[in-house]
Amino acid sequence: MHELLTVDEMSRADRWAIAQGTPGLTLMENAGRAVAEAVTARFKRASVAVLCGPGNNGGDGFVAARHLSEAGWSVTLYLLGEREKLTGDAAEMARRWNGAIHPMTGDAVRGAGLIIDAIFGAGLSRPVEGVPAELIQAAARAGTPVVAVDMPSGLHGDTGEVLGAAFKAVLTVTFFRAKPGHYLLGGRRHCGELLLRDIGIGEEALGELLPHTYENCPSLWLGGFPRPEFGDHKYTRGHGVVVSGGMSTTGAARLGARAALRAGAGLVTLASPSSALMVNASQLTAVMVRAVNTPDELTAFLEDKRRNAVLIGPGAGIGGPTREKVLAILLSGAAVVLDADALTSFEEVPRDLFVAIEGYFAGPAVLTPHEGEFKRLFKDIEGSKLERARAAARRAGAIVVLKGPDTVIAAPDGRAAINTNASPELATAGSGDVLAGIITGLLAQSMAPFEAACAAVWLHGEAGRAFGPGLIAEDLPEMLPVVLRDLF
Ligand SMILES: NC(=O)C1=CN([C@@H]2O[C@H](COP(=O)(O)OP(=O)(O)OC[C@H]3O[C@@H](n4cnc5c(N)ncnc54)[C@H](OP(=O)(O)O)[C@@H]3O)[C@@H](O)[C@H]2O)[C@@H](O)CC1
Ligand SMILES: Nc1ncnc2c1ncn2[C@@H]1O[C@H](COP(=O)(O)OP(=O)(O)O)[C@@H](O)[C@H]1O
Ligand SMILES: [K+]
Repeated sequence: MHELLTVDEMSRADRWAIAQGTPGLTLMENAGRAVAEAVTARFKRASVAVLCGPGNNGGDGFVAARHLSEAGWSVTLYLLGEREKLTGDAAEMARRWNGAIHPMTGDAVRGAGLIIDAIFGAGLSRPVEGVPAELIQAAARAGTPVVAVDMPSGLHGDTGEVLGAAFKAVLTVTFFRAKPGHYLLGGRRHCGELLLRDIGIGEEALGELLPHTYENCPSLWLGGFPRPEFGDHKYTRGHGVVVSGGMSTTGAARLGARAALRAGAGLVTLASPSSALMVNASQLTAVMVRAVNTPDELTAFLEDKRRNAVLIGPGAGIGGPTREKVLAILLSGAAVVLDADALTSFEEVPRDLFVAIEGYFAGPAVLTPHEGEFKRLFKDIEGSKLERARAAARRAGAIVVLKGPDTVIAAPDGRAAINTNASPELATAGSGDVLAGIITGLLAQSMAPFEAACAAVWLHGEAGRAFGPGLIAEDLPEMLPVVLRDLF
Protein backbone atom coordinates (compact mmCIF):
# COMPACT_ATOMS: atom_id res chain seq x y z
CA MET A 1 0.00 0.00 0.00
CA HIS A 2 3.01 2.28 -0.15
CA GLU A 3 2.42 3.62 -3.68
CA LEU A 4 1.19 7.20 -3.88
CA LEU A 5 -0.88 8.31 -6.85
CA THR A 6 -0.90 11.73 -8.43
CA VAL A 7 -4.26 13.30 -9.16
CA ASP A 8 -3.88 12.29 -12.79
CA GLU A 9 -2.90 8.70 -11.92
CA MET A 10 -5.88 8.44 -9.56
CA SER A 11 -8.32 9.51 -12.23
CA ARG A 12 -6.73 6.97 -14.58
CA ALA A 13 -7.23 4.32 -11.85
CA ASP A 14 -10.90 5.33 -11.63
CA ARG A 15 -11.28 5.09 -15.40
CA TRP A 16 -9.44 1.77 -15.46
CA ALA A 17 -11.79 0.32 -12.83
CA ILE A 18 -14.82 1.57 -14.73
CA ALA A 19 -13.50 0.10 -18.00
CA GLN A 20 -12.98 -3.21 -16.17
CA GLY A 21 -16.68 -3.26 -15.35
CA THR A 22 -17.08 -1.53 -11.99
CA PRO A 23 -19.54 1.32 -12.59
CA GLY A 24 -18.47 4.80 -11.47
CA LEU A 25 -21.64 4.90 -9.44
CA THR A 26 -20.45 1.89 -7.43
CA LEU A 27 -17.09 3.55 -6.77
CA MET A 28 -18.88 6.70 -5.60
CA GLU A 29 -21.30 4.73 -3.42
CA ASN A 30 -18.36 2.91 -1.80
CA ALA A 31 -16.48 6.16 -1.30
CA GLY A 32 -19.41 7.98 0.32
CA ARG A 33 -20.29 4.98 2.49
CA ALA A 34 -16.69 4.70 3.66
CA VAL A 35 -16.82 8.32 4.79
CA ALA A 36 -20.11 7.80 6.66
CA GLU A 37 -18.75 4.66 8.32
CA ALA A 38 -15.60 6.44 9.41
CA VAL A 39 -17.71 9.23 10.89
CA THR A 40 -20.08 6.96 12.82
CA ALA A 41 -17.16 4.92 14.12
CA ARG A 42 -15.23 7.94 15.40
CA PHE A 43 -17.63 10.66 16.42
CA LYS A 44 -20.52 10.97 18.85
CA ARG A 45 -23.79 11.64 17.10
CA ALA A 46 -24.00 15.35 16.22
CA SER A 47 -25.77 17.62 13.78
CA VAL A 48 -23.75 17.38 10.58
CA ALA A 49 -23.33 19.96 7.84
CA VAL A 50 -22.46 18.17 4.59
CA LEU A 51 -20.87 20.61 2.15
CA CYS A 52 -21.12 19.37 -1.44
CA GLY A 53 -19.19 20.84 -4.37
CA PRO A 54 -20.19 20.79 -8.05
CA GLY A 55 -18.15 17.72 -9.07
CA ASN A 56 -17.71 14.09 -8.03
CA ASN A 57 -16.30 15.06 -4.64
CA GLY A 58 -19.74 16.55 -4.02
CA GLY A 59 -21.22 13.28 -5.30
CA ASP A 60 -19.39 11.44 -2.51
CA GLY A 61 -20.90 13.99 -0.13
CA PHE A 62 -24.46 13.16 -1.22
CA VAL A 63 -23.77 9.48 -0.54
CA ALA A 64 -22.24 10.15 2.87
CA ALA A 65 -25.23 12.35 3.77
CA ARG A 66 -27.66 9.55 2.83
CA HIS A 67 -25.86 6.93 4.92
CA LEU A 68 -25.54 9.21 7.93
CA SER A 69 -29.19 10.15 7.69
CA GLU A 70 -30.17 6.48 7.47
CA ALA A 71 -28.09 5.87 10.58
CA GLY A 72 -30.22 8.41 12.42
CA TRP A 73 -27.89 11.42 12.29
CA SER A 74 -29.29 14.89 11.79
CA VAL A 75 -27.90 15.99 8.42
CA THR A 76 -28.16 19.34 6.64
CA LEU A 77 -26.78 19.37 3.11
CA TYR A 78 -25.48 22.43 1.28
CA LEU A 79 -24.61 22.52 -2.40
CA LEU A 80 -22.19 24.92 -4.07
CA GLY A 81 -23.78 25.89 -7.39
CA GLU A 82 -27.04 24.80 -8.93
CA ARG A 83 -28.44 21.35 -8.67
CA GLU A 84 -29.38 21.35 -12.38
CA LYS A 85 -25.72 21.73 -13.27
CA LEU A 86 -24.70 18.49 -11.55
CA THR A 87 -23.80 15.84 -14.09
CA GLY A 88 -23.10 12.12 -14.28
CA ASP A 89 -22.72 10.08 -11.12
CA ALA A 90 -22.98 13.13 -8.86
CA ALA A 91 -26.35 14.08 -10.40
CA GLU A 92 -27.60 10.53 -9.81
CA MET A 93 -26.42 10.56 -6.17
CA ALA A 94 -28.21 13.89 -5.68
CA ARG A 95 -31.42 12.20 -6.95
CA ARG A 96 -30.94 9.41 -4.40
CA TRP A 97 -30.71 11.95 -1.57
CA ASN A 98 -34.18 12.41 -0.10
CA GLY A 99 -33.44 15.40 2.13
CA ALA A 100 -33.39 19.07 1.30
CA ILE A 101 -30.59 20.62 -0.74
CA HIS A 102 -29.74 24.08 0.59
CA PRO A 103 -27.74 26.61 -1.34
CA MET A 104 -24.26 26.95 0.16
CA THR A 105 -24.01 30.30 1.89
CA GLY A 106 -21.50 31.83 4.27
CA ASP A 107 -23.44 30.71 7.36
CA ALA A 108 -23.79 27.06 6.28
CA VAL A 109 -21.65 25.73 9.13
CA ARG A 110 -23.14 27.85 11.91
CA GLY A 111 -24.27 25.62 14.78
CA ALA A 112 -22.99 22.42 13.16
CA GLY A 113 -21.36 19.89 15.45
CA LEU A 114 -19.44 18.29 12.60
CA ILE A 115 -18.63 19.32 9.03
CA ILE A 116 -18.20 16.97 6.11
CA ASP A 117 -16.12 18.68 3.49
CA ALA A 118 -17.05 17.34 0.05
CA ILE A 119 -16.54 20.62 -1.82
CA PHE A 120 -13.40 19.96 -3.88
CA GLY A 121 -11.19 16.92 -4.11
CA ALA A 122 -8.99 15.79 -6.95
CA GLY A 123 -10.62 18.30 -9.29
CA LEU A 124 -9.37 21.44 -7.49
CA SER A 125 -8.32 23.62 -10.39
CA ARG A 126 -7.77 27.12 -8.97
CA PRO A 127 -7.52 29.00 -5.68
CA VAL A 128 -10.50 28.72 -3.35
CA GLU A 129 -12.37 31.99 -2.81
CA GLY A 130 -15.87 33.26 -2.11
CA VAL A 131 -18.30 31.19 -0.05
CA PRO A 132 -16.07 28.10 0.33
CA ALA A 133 -13.25 30.33 1.60
CA GLU A 134 -15.64 31.98 4.07
CA LEU A 135 -16.74 28.56 5.33
CA ILE A 136 -13.14 27.46 5.78
CA GLN A 137 -12.58 30.52 7.97
CA ALA A 138 -15.85 30.06 9.85
CA ALA A 139 -15.07 26.41 10.62
CA ALA A 140 -11.61 27.34 11.91
CA ARG A 141 -13.03 30.15 14.06
CA ALA A 142 -15.71 27.92 15.56
CA GLY A 143 -13.31 25.00 16.02
CA THR A 144 -15.86 22.65 14.48
CA PRO A 145 -14.32 19.28 13.57
CA VAL A 146 -14.06 18.74 9.82
CA VAL A 147 -13.96 15.39 8.04
CA ALA A 148 -12.56 15.77 4.54
CA VAL A 149 -13.63 13.61 1.64
CA ASP A 150 -10.54 12.58 -0.34
CA MET A 151 -8.65 15.87 0.26
CA PRO A 152 -9.42 18.87 2.45
CA SER A 153 -10.86 21.36 -0.04
CA GLY A 154 -8.18 23.81 -1.09
CA LEU A 155 -5.29 21.38 -0.79
CA HIS A 156 -3.63 20.27 -4.01
CA GLY A 157 -3.31 16.51 -4.20
CA ASP A 158 0.03 16.50 -5.97
CA THR A 159 1.88 19.17 -4.05
CA GLY A 160 0.23 19.57 -0.65
CA GLU A 161 0.04 23.25 -1.48
CA VAL A 162 -2.88 25.31 -0.17
CA LEU A 163 -4.59 27.12 -3.04
CA GLY A 164 -6.26 30.17 -1.52
CA ALA A 165 -7.53 28.53 1.67
CA ALA A 166 -8.05 24.97 2.88
CA PHE A 167 -9.98 23.20 5.60
CA LYS A 168 -7.99 21.83 8.52
CA ALA A 169 -9.53 18.41 8.89
CA VAL A 170 -9.34 16.12 11.91
CA LEU A 171 -9.89 13.17 9.59
CA THR A 172 -9.43 12.72 5.87
CA VAL A 173 -10.84 9.67 4.12
CA THR A 174 -9.16 8.95 0.81
CA PHE A 175 -9.60 6.14 -1.64
CA PHE A 176 -7.46 3.33 -3.09
CA ARG A 177 -4.10 5.03 -2.55
CA ALA A 178 -2.96 8.20 -0.75
CA LYS A 179 -1.70 11.15 -2.78
CA PRO A 180 1.61 13.00 -2.35
CA GLY A 181 -0.32 16.05 -1.13
CA HIS A 182 -1.53 14.10 1.89
CA TYR A 183 2.04 13.64 3.13
CA LEU A 184 3.97 16.73 2.04
CA LEU A 185 4.17 19.31 4.80
CA GLY A 186 1.16 21.51 3.90
CA GLY A 187 -0.99 18.45 3.48
CA ARG A 188 0.14 16.83 6.70
CA ARG A 189 -0.92 19.99 8.50
CA HIS A 190 -4.40 19.94 6.95
CA CYS A 191 -5.38 16.28 6.70
CA GLY A 192 -5.47 15.18 10.32
CA GLU A 193 -5.72 11.41 10.59
CA LEU A 194 -5.57 9.85 7.13
CA LEU A 195 -7.78 6.84 6.39
CA LEU A 196 -7.31 4.83 3.24
CA ARG A 197 -10.39 2.98 1.99
CA ASP A 198 -10.88 0.41 -0.73
CA ILE A 199 -13.70 1.45 -3.08
CA GLY A 200 -13.50 -1.42 -5.53
CA ILE A 201 -10.51 -0.45 -7.68
CA GLY A 202 -8.43 -3.61 -8.20
CA GLU A 203 -4.76 -3.70 -7.27
CA GLU A 204 -4.09 -4.59 -10.91
CA ALA A 205 -4.68 -0.93 -11.74
CA LEU A 206 -1.16 -0.33 -10.42
CA GLY A 207 0.23 -2.54 -13.15
CA GLU A 208 -1.31 -0.15 -15.67
CA LEU A 209 -0.20 3.03 -13.93
CA LEU A 210 3.32 2.06 -12.85
CA PRO A 211 3.42 4.74 -10.16
CA HIS A 212 6.88 5.83 -9.02
CA THR A 213 6.09 7.82 -5.91
CA TYR A 214 5.93 6.05 -2.57
CA GLU A 215 5.34 6.54 1.09
CA ASN A 216 8.62 5.55 2.72
CA CYS A 217 7.71 2.20 4.33
CA PRO A 218 9.91 -0.82 5.09
CA SER A 219 8.16 -2.79 2.33
CA LEU A 220 9.93 -0.47 -0.10
CA TRP A 221 13.43 -1.56 0.91
CA LEU A 222 13.35 -4.37 3.47
CA GLY A 223 14.07 -7.00 0.81
CA GLY A 224 17.45 -5.40 0.12
CA PHE A 225 18.28 -4.55 3.72
CA PRO A 226 21.65 -6.03 4.76
CA ARG A 227 21.73 -8.55 7.58
CA PRO A 228 24.85 -10.35 8.70
CA GLU A 229 25.01 -13.99 7.72
CA PHE A 230 26.71 -16.98 9.25
CA GLY A 231 30.25 -16.91 7.85
CA ASP A 232 30.44 -13.13 7.53
CA HIS A 233 33.43 -11.31 8.96
CA LYS A 234 33.87 -7.61 9.54
CA TYR A 235 35.34 -6.95 6.10
CA THR A 236 32.45 -8.61 4.30
CA ARG A 237 30.14 -6.19 6.12
CA GLY A 238 31.89 -3.19 4.60
CA HIS A 239 34.29 -0.54 5.79
CA GLY A 240 32.83 2.95 6.22
CA VAL A 241 35.02 6.03 6.27
CA VAL A 242 33.98 9.36 7.74
CA VAL A 243 36.07 12.43 6.98
CA SER A 244 36.56 14.50 10.12
CA GLY A 245 36.81 18.27 10.31
CA GLY A 246 39.59 20.14 12.06
CA MET A 247 40.30 20.36 15.77
CA SER A 248 37.27 22.48 16.71
CA THR A 249 34.69 20.72 14.51
CA THR A 250 35.12 17.00 15.06
CA GLY A 251 31.87 16.10 16.84
CA ALA A 252 29.70 15.97 13.73
CA ALA A 253 31.91 13.38 12.03
CA ARG A 254 32.04 11.26 15.19
CA LEU A 255 28.24 11.24 15.33
CA GLY A 256 28.16 10.06 11.72
CA ALA A 257 30.81 7.41 12.36
CA ARG A 258 29.00 5.98 15.38
CA ALA A 259 25.76 5.84 13.37
CA ALA A 260 27.47 4.07 10.46
CA LEU A 261 28.76 1.42 12.84
CA ARG A 262 25.36 0.96 14.51
CA ALA A 263 23.79 0.65 11.05
CA GLY A 264 25.90 -2.44 10.53
CA ALA A 265 29.11 -1.48 8.74
CA GLY A 266 31.76 -4.02 9.77
CA LEU A 267 34.35 -1.32 10.41
CA VAL A 268 34.30 2.44 10.49
CA THR A 269 37.34 4.67 10.36
CA LEU A 270 37.46 8.38 10.99
CA ALA A 271 39.86 10.00 8.52
CA SER A 272 41.11 12.86 10.68
CA PRO A 273 43.51 15.73 10.18
CA SER A 274 46.63 15.15 12.30
CA SER A 275 45.80 18.26 14.30
CA ALA A 276 42.50 16.68 15.44
CA LEU A 277 43.80 13.16 15.91
CA MET A 278 44.12 13.41 19.68
CA VAL A 279 40.68 14.95 20.13
CA ASN A 280 39.12 12.24 18.01
CA ALA A 281 41.13 9.36 19.44
CA SER A 282 40.29 10.32 22.99
CA GLN A 283 36.55 10.14 22.18
CA LEU A 284 36.45 6.92 20.18
CA THR A 285 36.47 3.24 20.97
CA ALA A 286 34.95 0.92 18.36
CA VAL A 287 35.37 3.54 15.65
CA MET A 288 38.99 3.67 14.45
CA VAL A 289 40.88 6.83 13.64
CA ARG A 290 43.63 7.46 11.07
CA ALA A 291 45.57 10.58 10.15
CA VAL A 292 44.53 11.76 6.70
CA ASN A 293 45.31 15.39 5.88
CA THR A 294 45.31 16.28 2.23
CA PRO A 295 43.18 15.24 -0.76
CA ASP A 296 46.16 13.20 -1.98
CA GLU A 297 46.39 11.39 1.33
CA LEU A 298 42.67 10.67 1.12
CA THR A 299 43.17 9.24 -2.38
CA ALA A 300 45.94 7.01 -1.06
CA PHE A 301 43.82 5.98 1.91
CA LEU A 302 40.96 4.95 -0.40
CA GLU A 303 43.24 2.84 -2.59
CA ASP A 304 42.34 0.04 -0.19
CA LYS A 305 39.10 -0.87 -1.96
CA ARG A 306 37.69 -2.48 1.15
CA ARG A 307 37.04 1.12 2.27
CA ASN A 308 33.93 1.23 0.18
CA ALA A 309 31.66 3.97 1.54
CA VAL A 310 32.69 7.48 2.55
CA LEU A 311 30.87 10.28 4.32
CA ILE A 312 32.13 13.82 3.99
CA GLY A 313 30.59 17.13 5.00
CA PRO A 314 29.70 17.23 8.70
CA GLY A 315 32.10 19.74 10.22
CA ALA A 316 34.29 19.53 7.11
CA GLY A 317 34.64 23.28 6.52
CA ILE A 318 33.55 25.19 3.44
CA GLY A 319 35.94 25.78 0.55
CA GLY A 320 38.59 24.42 -1.77
CA PRO A 321 40.11 21.71 0.43
CA THR A 322 36.69 20.13 1.05
CA ARG A 323 35.87 20.34 -2.68
CA GLU A 324 39.10 18.58 -3.56
CA LYS A 325 38.48 15.86 -1.02
CA VAL A 326 34.99 15.29 -2.45
CA LEU A 327 36.44 14.95 -5.94
CA ALA A 328 39.11 12.58 -4.64
CA ILE A 329 36.45 10.37 -3.07
CA LEU A 330 34.40 10.35 -6.27
CA LEU A 331 37.48 9.29 -8.24
CA SER A 332 38.13 6.43 -5.81
CA GLY A 333 34.95 4.62 -6.81
CA ALA A 334 33.71 4.33 -3.22
CA ALA A 335 30.06 5.05 -2.53
CA VAL A 336 29.80 8.56 -1.14
CA VAL A 337 27.43 10.50 1.09
CA LEU A 338 27.75 14.27 0.69
CA ASP A 339 26.28 16.31 3.50
CA ALA A 340 26.47 19.81 4.96
CA ASP A 341 29.78 21.59 4.10
CA ALA A 342 30.53 19.14 1.29
CA LEU A 343 27.42 20.48 -0.47
CA THR A 344 27.87 24.13 0.43
CA SER A 345 31.48 24.03 -0.82
CA PHE A 346 30.09 23.60 -4.35
CA GLU A 347 27.71 26.58 -4.13
CA GLU A 348 29.59 28.54 -6.80
CA VAL A 349 30.48 25.52 -8.96
CA PRO A 350 27.69 22.94 -8.72
CA ARG A 351 28.42 21.68 -12.26
CA ASP A 352 31.87 20.54 -11.10
CA LEU A 353 30.20 18.30 -8.56
CA PHE A 354 27.64 16.87 -10.97
CA VAL A 355 30.26 16.18 -13.63
CA ALA A 356 32.38 14.34 -11.06
CA ILE A 357 29.39 12.28 -9.94
CA GLU A 358 28.77 11.29 -13.57
CA GLY A 359 32.44 10.29 -13.86
CA TYR A 360 33.38 6.86 -15.14
CA PHE A 361 34.99 5.76 -11.88
CA ALA A 362 32.52 7.34 -9.49
CA GLY A 363 30.51 5.10 -7.20
CA PRO A 364 26.93 5.83 -6.17
CA ALA A 365 26.40 9.23 -4.56
CA VAL A 366 23.81 10.32 -2.01
CA LEU A 367 23.30 14.03 -1.33
CA THR A 368 21.61 14.96 1.95
CA PRO A 369 20.76 18.69 1.86
CA HIS A 370 18.40 20.51 4.16
CA GLU A 371 16.41 23.28 2.45
CA GLY A 372 19.19 25.86 2.85
CA GLU A 373 21.86 23.61 1.37
CA PHE A 374 19.49 22.58 -1.38
CA LYS A 375 18.96 26.19 -2.49
CA ARG A 376 22.72 26.75 -2.62
CA LEU A 377 23.27 23.82 -4.95
CA PHE A 378 20.09 23.92 -7.04
CA LYS A 379 19.33 27.64 -7.17
CA ASP A 380 16.91 27.58 -10.08
CA ILE A 381 14.92 24.44 -9.22
CA GLU A 382 11.37 25.24 -8.13
CA GLY A 383 8.10 23.46 -7.45
CA SER A 384 6.78 21.23 -4.70
CA LYS A 385 9.29 19.51 -2.44
CA LEU A 386 8.67 16.31 -4.38
CA GLU A 387 9.24 17.95 -7.75
CA ARG A 388 12.36 19.73 -6.55
CA ALA A 389 13.96 16.61 -5.09
CA ARG A 390 13.23 14.71 -8.31
CA ALA A 391 14.61 17.43 -10.55
CA ALA A 392 17.74 17.70 -8.40
CA ALA A 393 18.34 13.95 -8.42
CA ARG A 394 18.07 13.92 -12.19
CA ARG A 395 20.42 16.87 -12.55
CA ALA A 396 23.01 15.61 -10.08
CA GLY A 397 22.83 11.98 -11.18
CA ALA A 398 22.62 11.15 -7.48
CA ILE A 399 20.16 10.16 -4.83
CA VAL A 400 18.89 13.35 -3.22
CA VAL A 401 17.58 13.30 0.34
CA LEU A 402 15.82 16.64 0.78
CA LYS A 403 15.45 16.80 4.55
CA GLY A 404 12.80 18.30 6.79
CA PRO A 405 9.61 17.17 8.54
CA ASP A 406 8.55 15.63 5.22
CA THR A 407 11.91 14.38 3.92
CA VAL A 408 11.78 13.38 0.25
CA ILE A 409 14.20 10.80 -1.14
CA ALA A 410 14.55 10.92 -4.94
CA ALA A 411 16.51 8.93 -7.51
CA PRO A 412 17.71 10.02 -10.96
CA ASP A 413 15.39 7.43 -12.54
CA GLY A 414 12.34 9.27 -11.20
CA ARG A 415 11.53 7.15 -8.14
CA ALA A 416 10.74 9.20 -5.06
CA ALA A 417 9.58 8.47 -1.53
CA ILE A 418 8.05 10.78 1.06
CA ASN A 419 8.97 10.00 4.64
CA THR A 420 6.15 10.08 7.18
CA ASN A 421 7.50 8.71 10.48
CA ALA A 422 9.78 11.54 11.64
CA SER A 423 8.97 13.39 14.83
CA PRO A 424 9.88 17.02 15.53
CA GLU A 425 12.34 15.91 18.24
CA LEU A 426 14.67 15.23 15.31
CA ALA A 427 15.07 18.98 14.85
CA THR A 428 18.19 19.04 17.05
CA ALA A 429 21.82 19.83 16.31
CA GLY A 430 23.69 16.89 14.83
CA SER A 431 20.66 14.86 13.91
CA GLY A 432 21.44 15.26 10.21
CA ASP A 433 25.00 14.03 10.82
CA VAL A 434 23.58 10.84 12.29
CA LEU A 435 21.30 10.36 9.28
CA ALA A 436 24.26 10.75 6.91
CA GLY A 437 26.15 8.18 9.00
CA ILE A 438 23.31 5.65 8.82
CA ILE A 439 23.22 5.96 5.04
CA THR A 440 26.99 5.46 4.93
CA GLY A 441 26.73 2.35 7.08
CA LEU A 442 24.13 0.84 4.76
CA LEU A 443 26.10 1.76 1.62
CA ALA A 444 29.18 0.11 3.15
CA GLN A 445 27.10 -3.07 3.26
CA SER A 446 26.44 -2.64 -0.46
CA MET A 447 22.77 -1.77 -0.12
CA ALA A 448 21.44 -0.10 -3.28
CA PRO A 449 21.66 3.68 -2.79
CA PHE A 450 18.00 4.70 -3.19
CA GLU A 451 16.89 1.90 -0.87
CA ALA A 452 19.73 2.69 1.56
CA ALA A 453 18.72 6.34 1.73
CA CYS A 454 15.06 5.46 2.23
CA ALA A 455 15.88 2.88 4.90
CA ALA A 456 18.18 5.29 6.73
CA VAL A 457 15.59 8.07 6.78
CA TRP A 458 13.01 5.65 8.13
CA LEU A 459 15.36 4.22 10.79
CA HIS A 460 16.32 7.77 11.81
CA GLY A 461 12.61 8.63 12.17
CA GLU A 462 11.89 5.51 14.20
CA ALA A 463 14.90 6.12 16.43
CA GLY A 464 13.64 9.62 17.15
CA ARG A 465 10.16 8.35 17.93
CA ALA A 466 11.42 5.50 20.08
CA PHE A 467 13.51 7.85 22.20
CA GLY A 468 10.92 10.62 22.38
CA PRO A 469 11.23 13.84 24.39
CA GLY A 470 14.64 15.03 25.48
CA LEU A 471 16.33 13.54 22.43
CA ILE A 472 19.79 14.76 21.46
CA ALA A 473 21.73 13.57 18.44
CA GLU A 474 23.93 11.21 20.52
CA ASP A 475 20.84 9.22 21.45
CA LEU A 476 19.93 8.36 17.88
CA PRO A 477 22.68 5.80 17.08
CA GLU A 478 22.03 4.16 20.45
CA MET A 479 18.36 3.65 19.57
CA LEU A 480 19.18 1.79 16.35
CA PRO A 481 19.48 -1.67 17.97
CA VAL A 482 15.94 -1.34 19.35
CA VAL A 483 14.56 -0.12 16.05
CA LEU A 484 16.38 -2.82 14.07
CA ARG A 485 15.17 -5.56 16.39
CA ASP A 486 11.59 -4.42 15.86
CA LEU A 487 12.13 -4.17 12.12
CA PHE A 488 13.30 -7.78 11.87
N1 LIG B 1 -15.26 7.92 -10.79
C1 LIG B 1 -14.50 8.79 -10.16
O1 LIG B 1 -13.80 9.55 -10.80
C2 LIG B 1 -14.56 8.84 -8.69
C3 LIG B 1 -14.23 10.02 -8.03
N2 LIG B 1 -14.42 10.17 -6.72
C4 LIG B 1 -14.46 11.48 -6.13
O2 LIG B 1 -14.42 12.46 -7.12
C5 LIG B 1 -13.49 13.47 -6.81
C6 LIG B 1 -12.97 14.10 -8.05
O3 LIG B 1 -14.08 14.59 -8.74
P1 LIG B 1 -13.96 15.66 -9.88
O4 LIG B 1 -12.91 15.25 -10.82
O5 LIG B 1 -15.32 15.83 -10.42
O6 LIG B 1 -13.44 16.94 -9.13
P2 LIG B 1 -13.97 17.72 -7.81
O7 LIG B 1 -12.90 17.64 -6.82
O8 LIG B 1 -15.31 17.28 -7.44
O9 LIG B 1 -14.00 19.25 -8.29
C7 LIG B 1 -14.34 19.60 -9.59
C8 LIG B 1 -15.40 20.68 -9.59
O10 LIG B 1 -15.02 21.74 -8.75
C9 LIG B 1 -14.84 22.94 -9.53
N3 LIG B 1 -13.72 23.66 -8.96
C10 LIG B 1 -12.45 23.24 -8.81
N4 LIG B 1 -11.72 24.14 -8.14
C11 LIG B 1 -12.55 25.17 -7.85
C12 LIG B 1 -12.38 26.39 -7.16
N5 LIG B 1 -11.22 26.75 -6.60
N6 LIG B 1 -13.45 27.21 -7.05
C13 LIG B 1 -14.62 26.87 -7.59
N7 LIG B 1 -14.85 25.71 -8.25
C14 LIG B 1 -13.83 24.87 -8.38
C15 LIG B 1 -14.64 22.46 -10.91
O11 LIG B 1 -15.00 23.48 -11.78
P3 LIG B 1 -14.21 23.69 -13.17
O12 LIG B 1 -12.74 23.68 -12.87
O13 LIG B 1 -14.62 22.56 -14.02
O14 LIG B 1 -14.70 25.01 -13.65
C16 LIG B 1 -15.56 21.26 -10.96
O15 LIG B 1 -16.89 21.66 -11.12
C17 LIG B 1 -12.46 12.78 -6.00
O16 LIG B 1 -11.78 13.70 -5.19
C18 LIG B 1 -13.30 11.79 -5.21
O17 LIG B 1 -13.82 12.45 -4.06
C19 LIG B 1 -14.92 9.05 -5.93
O18 LIG B 1 -16.31 9.17 -5.91
C20 LIG B 1 -14.53 7.73 -6.52
C21 LIG B 1 -14.97 7.63 -7.95
N1 LIG C 1 10.19 19.21 12.42
C1 LIG C 1 10.82 18.10 12.07
N2 LIG C 1 10.17 16.92 12.08
C2 LIG C 1 10.81 15.80 11.73
N3 LIG C 1 12.11 15.74 11.36
C3 LIG C 1 12.81 16.87 11.33
C4 LIG C 1 12.20 18.11 11.66
N4 LIG C 1 13.14 19.07 11.53
C5 LIG C 1 14.27 18.45 11.14
N5 LIG C 1 14.09 17.13 11.01
C6 LIG C 1 15.09 16.13 10.61
O1 LIG C 1 16.25 16.30 11.42
C7 LIG C 1 17.43 16.24 10.63
C8 LIG C 1 18.14 17.60 10.73
O2 LIG C 1 19.25 17.61 9.89
P1 LIG C 1 20.07 18.93 9.59
O3 LIG C 1 19.15 20.03 9.20
O4 LIG C 1 21.16 18.58 8.67
O5 LIG C 1 20.62 19.32 11.03
P2 LIG C 1 22.11 19.18 11.63
O6 LIG C 1 23.02 19.78 10.61
O7 LIG C 1 22.09 19.96 12.89
O8 LIG C 1 22.39 17.75 11.84
C9 LIG C 1 16.98 15.88 9.23
O9 LIG C 1 17.02 14.49 9.06
C10 LIG C 1 15.54 16.37 9.19
O10 LIG C 1 14.77 15.65 8.28
K1 LIG D 1 -12.95 17.61 0.01
